[in-house]
Amino acid sequence: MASTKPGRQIGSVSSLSATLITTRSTTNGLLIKPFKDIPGPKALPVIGTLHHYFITKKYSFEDLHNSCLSKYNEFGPIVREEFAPDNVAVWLFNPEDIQKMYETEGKCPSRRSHLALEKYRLDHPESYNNGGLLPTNGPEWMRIRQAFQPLLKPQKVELFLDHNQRLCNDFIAMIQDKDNSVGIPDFLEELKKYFLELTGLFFLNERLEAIVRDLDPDSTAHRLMEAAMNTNENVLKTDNGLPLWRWFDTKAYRSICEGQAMIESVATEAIRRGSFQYENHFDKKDAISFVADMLLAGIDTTSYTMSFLLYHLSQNPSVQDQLVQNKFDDPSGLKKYTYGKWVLQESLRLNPISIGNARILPTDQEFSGYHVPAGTCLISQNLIASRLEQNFDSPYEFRPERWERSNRKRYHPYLSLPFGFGKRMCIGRRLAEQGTLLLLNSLMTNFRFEWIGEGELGFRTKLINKPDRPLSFKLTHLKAL
Ligand code: HEM
Repeated sequence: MASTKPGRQIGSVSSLSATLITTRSTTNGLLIKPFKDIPGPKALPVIGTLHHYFITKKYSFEDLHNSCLSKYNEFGPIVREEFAPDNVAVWLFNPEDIQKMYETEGKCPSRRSHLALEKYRLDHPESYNNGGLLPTNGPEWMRIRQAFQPLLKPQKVELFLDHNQRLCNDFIAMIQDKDNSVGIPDFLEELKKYFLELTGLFFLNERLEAIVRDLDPDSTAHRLMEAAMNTNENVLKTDNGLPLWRWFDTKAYRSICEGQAMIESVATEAIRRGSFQYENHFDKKDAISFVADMLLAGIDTTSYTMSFLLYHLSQNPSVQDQLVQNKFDDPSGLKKYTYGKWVLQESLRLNPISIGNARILPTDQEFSGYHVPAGTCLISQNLIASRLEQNFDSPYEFRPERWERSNRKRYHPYLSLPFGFGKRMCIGRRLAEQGTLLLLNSLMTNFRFEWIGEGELGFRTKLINKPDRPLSFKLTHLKAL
């Protein structure tokens, strides 16, 4: 089971916390305050705080990070929000509380997300055993996670290095083929092709023919990209708010069903052809949900990450120079690509694809002096915390060097956790890192990136944080400089 330690050894505090709660006092001798006293936006009967999102528009699910920042400014480092009477969340901004969230997550860490996706899959028992990795909790999550984990272990991903480099070469050839004299109107569309091809080749051992100049909108590759994006973008809409989709065929639920039906058909067909080798690992239904999960989670996460990274580079030409100096010719050079790794880490600090991570608290605990009962949904606020002056010096400056071994000690190890942490951290992390870093090296070996888009690149929360405008770059070939 993968579990990367974020910088330093963590000791368990759960027994200590339990004692503290029974004696009702914190380590500094203060009384533990009751759950209901945690500050937060006013909730109304039945609709909770939803009026702030849909009527007063004080908050927005799409502009989630700014909404979270204004809650932090108004209420402080711990905020309680009652979305609906049975849906109470606690937002954690303090790194110590975030650390405690992970330390007390239990044997089978649980999240509350992808609920409509779970419904779709449970409504189709002929194809699925469960809702898949993303929404499933408890022992069934543990069973599938343990079955799938070996397929993504670091040694397995490393064996894919040469194949991955060939995809990078194809991608560079496709970009060179384009008329770059006026720039590329939306580089995100190109990046998605590469990451879809990578996901397809890694898991299905076959090319999806996505890395082509003008991708046919009716091609399987194009339809897969659309299906993944439509599913991802409707997950947040169905997870938050009143769950009308449980009874009615709402527009958002229909999009998820259509997207899933498309992805499922590709997964089922690939399994029928024998492209996905699962033999002793699990049964055919587990295989369908695993392939579907990988196609769903592997494209937008990585291409949005690469989008923000390239944007930061376009704003920091000296970092591009440094990457050229650190370039490698053989993919095995990735191991020593330290500067490239800092660049990725710094980009993910400023622009992680999620505002934070969620856990359902398995036992009563104390956070920031408040009692929080078991069953509460905790949401760590890593994005906001990583942009606060008190946590990172000059937080809005893009400085890869802060991740140099001696510098990183200054930062709390639970502040920037873009892949999550613990038993439930991102299963695709190694593949994502390899795919982005190899592509970064190939792009920097060939091109100089210049931003020609309008204004500054921001993002909207569509479950994951998506660039808020077309990714317009001018690419100049290094040979032409
Ligand atoms: C840069 C790219 C990526 C980032 C930043 C990212 C980030 C994350 C995060 C934050 C989580 C939640 C972790 C937690 O709760 O502790 C997660 C879960 C997950 N990710 Fe990724 N991810 C990326 C790429 C990928 C890729 C390429 C795949 C698959 C091909 C993938 C598959 C998954 C799956 C299936 C889960 C759910 C795991 C579980 O619940 O057991 N991700 N990812």
